[in-house]
Amino acid sequence: MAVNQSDPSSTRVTLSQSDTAILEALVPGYTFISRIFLSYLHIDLAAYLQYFIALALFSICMRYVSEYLTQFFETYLISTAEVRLDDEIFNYIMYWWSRQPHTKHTNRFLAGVRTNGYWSDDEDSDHEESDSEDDEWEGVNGSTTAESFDDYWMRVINRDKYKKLRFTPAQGRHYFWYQGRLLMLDRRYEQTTARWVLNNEKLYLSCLGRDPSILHKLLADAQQKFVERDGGRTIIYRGQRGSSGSTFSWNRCMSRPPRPLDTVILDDTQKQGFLGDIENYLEKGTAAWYAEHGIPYRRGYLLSGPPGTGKSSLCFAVAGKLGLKIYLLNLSSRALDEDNLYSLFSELPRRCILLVEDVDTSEITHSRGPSIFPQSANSKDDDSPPKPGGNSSPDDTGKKNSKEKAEQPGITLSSLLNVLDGVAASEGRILVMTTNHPEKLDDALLRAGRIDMQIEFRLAISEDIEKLYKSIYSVSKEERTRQSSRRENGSRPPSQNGSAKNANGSIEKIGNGHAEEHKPNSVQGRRHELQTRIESLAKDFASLVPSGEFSPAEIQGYLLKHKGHPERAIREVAEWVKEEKEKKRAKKEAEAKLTNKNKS
Ligand SMILES: Nc1ncnc2c1ncn2[C@@H]1O[C@H](COP(=O)(O)OP(=O)(O)OP(=O)(O)O)[C@@H](O)[C@H]1O
Repeated sequence: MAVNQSDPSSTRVTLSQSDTAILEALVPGYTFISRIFLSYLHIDLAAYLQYFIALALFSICMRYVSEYLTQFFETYLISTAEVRLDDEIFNYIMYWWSRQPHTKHTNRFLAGVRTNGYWSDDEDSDHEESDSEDDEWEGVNGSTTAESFDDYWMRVINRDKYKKLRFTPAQGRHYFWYQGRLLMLDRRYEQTTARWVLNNEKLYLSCLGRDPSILHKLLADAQQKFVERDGGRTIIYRGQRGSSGSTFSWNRCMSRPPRPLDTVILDDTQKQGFLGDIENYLEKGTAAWYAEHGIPYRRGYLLSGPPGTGKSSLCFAVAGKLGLKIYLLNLSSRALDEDNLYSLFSELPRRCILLVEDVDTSEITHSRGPSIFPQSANSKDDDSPPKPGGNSSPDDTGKKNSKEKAEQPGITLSSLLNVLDGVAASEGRILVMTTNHPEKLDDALLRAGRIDMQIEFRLAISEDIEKLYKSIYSVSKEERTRQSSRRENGSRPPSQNGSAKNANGSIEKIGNGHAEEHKPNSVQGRRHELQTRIESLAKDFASLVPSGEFSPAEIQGYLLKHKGHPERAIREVAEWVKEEKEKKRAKKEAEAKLTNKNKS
């Protein structure tokens, strides 16, 4: 670089070729820009070069200093909690946030109407809504309100047109006060290249100071509010691919009101045996007892039987009674591999029901032919040493055979057996598997220690049919309570078009006990009369349906078609039985034909 001394008014700087080349490399287009400045504005950029360089160096230094200071500040003067989307705590915070008064004044928010939002608030409002619907209108029997079906339906449809608007904090930083402290919530979307990852979000909760106790308090508060909202409902989780895309995690998918155990119609010994066994397993001191005796603290059940006989219902009812969460696992998922299976099992809470429905639909659980050992009730423990002479246990056979399938995507029987009761298997969980075809299952999967109790469900026998009839037409305790509180409040008019006795004394229309007259002094007597009548009708009904031919689900389906009409259900049942038998016979014939065709 050289200064042109001949022109004192403008200190002309002449750059050497190499200087210009360096500048061009550092600031692409420099030569072109400097020429434009010189020609049109008569400004020689080279004269100001030293100032530009100083400014650039200063800004670089400032950037480093500010980064360093920010890092220092964040490390030593700020406490931060990081929350990932696939963790349930994310839902807690979103739920908590949506309930805070200050969020109403937030000027940056994410608005949405998703009905199955990841933060699950929808469930909450949904059951609030359905409860209020029930209170206002008592169903097709129309016995407790004068509102017609058309009016009711119009109201519901109009309301459903307006999906509830949901507001969550927008991406970026949000400052708010909590218990007198200024906190910050930072919502960030992380970039990812994986196509299947839709929302890779994280939340950062921060407070000033190195003491994070205020964050702990907030998180505990959010959790409490979220859990309180669930009340006595049964929560169901599903093992699904997480937000990061590759790994599986448990995602809360729904919550349902608990199903009363007595609504599941099953042999009492079996029902109580199942419940009693689980209660015994969960009892205080049982875990310690297992540990003292060197037995892994796990329990497994197999519920088997034809479709629609109540296997899932029993599991759901027991979960509701004991307040256990249900974790649903689909073994047939092709995306589920061994690592994911391990991580799902390791994430199971200590007390929960792991439900694997229709376990026979996954090929890996199928029997691999006869074992080389006779099957004994008390098969060997996992810890038992290998047999001399290369003998292998049925488990080993299962494991070896499954290795042959190792090249297939998904999991193998071997990995399933290992997570169920291998060395690294989780403790405390209750495994419930359901199947329509227990005979298809591999012996290794069913051996004692993996499956401790097997319950066989049956098609409905006369006794069950009678109970099913009564359960549809009798007045439940809850309903009686609701009706009497309504009467006490005097909020509902007496039935206009509901049930009544006809001239010959039979009950024309009964649905969920709406056949009562709403006169306080006759309520008890009428209720008793109705109950006696239903019991006698139930016997008649049971005598008309062949025992052991229909599943409870089929009978329930038929009775629901005649909801509110117990006598009509009896009148038309013979016809229904005939039709159903015919359908079953035709189906069997078609299946037999297909089998013969395949054989030939
Ligand atoms: N034993 C039963 N007692 C009361 N209700 C029953 C019974 N069996 C079936 N149902 C009713 O039938 C429907 C289906 O029942 P559920 O799903 O429990 O049957 P499942 O045996 O698990 O069937 P699948 O083998 O097809 O999964 C439910 O609505 C349930 O209320």
